[in-house]
Amino acid sequence: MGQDLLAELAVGARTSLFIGIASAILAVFIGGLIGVLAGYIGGRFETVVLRIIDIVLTLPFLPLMIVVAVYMGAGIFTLVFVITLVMWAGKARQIRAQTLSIKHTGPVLAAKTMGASHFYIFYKHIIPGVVPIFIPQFVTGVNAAILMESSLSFLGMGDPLTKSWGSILFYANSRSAFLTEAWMWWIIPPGVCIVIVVLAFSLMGYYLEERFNPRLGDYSVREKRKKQLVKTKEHHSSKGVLLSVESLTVAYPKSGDYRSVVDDISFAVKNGEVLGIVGESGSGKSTIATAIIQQLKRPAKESGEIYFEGNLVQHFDDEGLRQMRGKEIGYIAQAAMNALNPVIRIDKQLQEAIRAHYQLSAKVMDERVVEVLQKVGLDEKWRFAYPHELSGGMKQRVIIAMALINKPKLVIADEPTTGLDAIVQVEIVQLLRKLQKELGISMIYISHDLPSVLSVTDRLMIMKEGRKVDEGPSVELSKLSTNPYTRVLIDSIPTLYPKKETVEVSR
Ligand SMILES: Nc1ncnc2c1ncn2[C@@H]1O[C@H](COP(=O)(O)OP(=O)(O)OP(=O)(O)O)[C@@H](O)[C@H]1O
Repeated sequence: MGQDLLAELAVGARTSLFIGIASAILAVFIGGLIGVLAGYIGGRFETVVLRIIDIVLTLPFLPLMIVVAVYMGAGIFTLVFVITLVMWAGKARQIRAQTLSIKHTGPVLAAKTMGASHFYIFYKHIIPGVVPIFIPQFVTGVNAAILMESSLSFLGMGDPLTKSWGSILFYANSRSAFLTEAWMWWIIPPGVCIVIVVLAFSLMGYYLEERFNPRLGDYSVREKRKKQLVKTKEHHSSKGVLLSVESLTVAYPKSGDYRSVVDDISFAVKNGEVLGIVGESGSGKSTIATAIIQQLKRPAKESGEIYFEGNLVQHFDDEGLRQMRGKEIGYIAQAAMNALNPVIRIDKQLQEAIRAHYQLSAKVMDERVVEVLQKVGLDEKWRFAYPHELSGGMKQRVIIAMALINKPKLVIADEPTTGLDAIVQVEIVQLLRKLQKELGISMIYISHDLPSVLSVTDRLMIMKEGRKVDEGPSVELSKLSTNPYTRVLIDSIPTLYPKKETVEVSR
């Protein structure tokens, strides 16, 4: 008795696609709901959910199916049930990760700071951010479910009364089609159908994943960003602004809540300008510096916008940030001289800073090391020394050389004279000013010591308890400011620091 294999193939398509689509919808819905709730609520609930996900992901698929099929009876709905049971956990994990990344973005932080309800945050921020990745999750889910269905049906665990591509293969196998000429008509067509559909869903899934999953580089968002960057660039470049910080707020957890350590700070640094940031210890100066280079420590929450050369740094990917740090922006961290590696020669450490961004020959790198050491007032012979052979002032000069070696456009110097004696402090301050002028770079000079800052900077921003309390051109501010806090700082100026531009750099 003959069999209409083409009709079986067509009916089989309906069953395979139904199982694939139904299982994917259920898995994405259940996984999505659990993932979003775990990511948003966090705490113990998230820990418990993550442990359950781990357990589910380690469940052996085939033995599970056999047990469930024996218990429920083989059939389409058993297949949908088992495939959903296996798939939801992976979806939940990915959607939780996406929820977490949205939960810590500026807009959500700002909404929380404004006292927005959980419903509002969910509805306005979390759901619109998460839903786009449901689409690729669904497509890749259909793909996986069709493969699972085919495998299970081929092993005889599908519905005996319904034809699917997998069950066609099962019957072909049980009637020895692999050993006769029947394989051409009985095995190849359903096999090719499975391959084509799985391949098509895979390709569609990859495309949609790239398009909608921000972690892989969102197409549309990237386009929007490009437009936004161009617009911002035009906006700032016309004013010669290199760095622009707008409404920056940084908060850290404290007593079960988040407390702002930098509160709604805005400022700009123009090309070739030196901005001083002054404030007592703990006023948030270093936090601003680390926010600019996007190296705030977890669990800091940041909101506001930071533009470097008109580009929003919060939108830079890892490579963009890496390029910015050390190449576009040189950073002299607090007490950085103590971070020099004691067992590596100075030249090697400087070359490492070059190698992070450029591929140059050993000879060219050595030339650059010599050049930069001369710039910072160190004889070239010191490049063969180890850090312990240098004095504090010399080590700090090496640190400045390291910040300058890739010719950055902006240098952030965070308390660059910490730990040095008073005379060396003056030398370092004057050296920084001289180099800044010579190289035409911009600089942010951070200090709690107003006198040292006055001699270096064009403009000053005074901070207190995370807020900006005063700002203006250094000379005017020092003479004319009526702000009581600024006046206290001005009145404490000793005479050690000479007036601007009157001291030669001693070497
Ligand atoms: N990782 C962190 N976790 C929690 N709080 C932090 C963290 N880093 C900084 N803070 C807090 O943020 C506030 C600002 O710190 P920041 O280092 O920016 O101040 P600063 O003005 O640079 O002080 P200093 O001159 O002493 O370095 C401080 O109250 C500090 O305790």
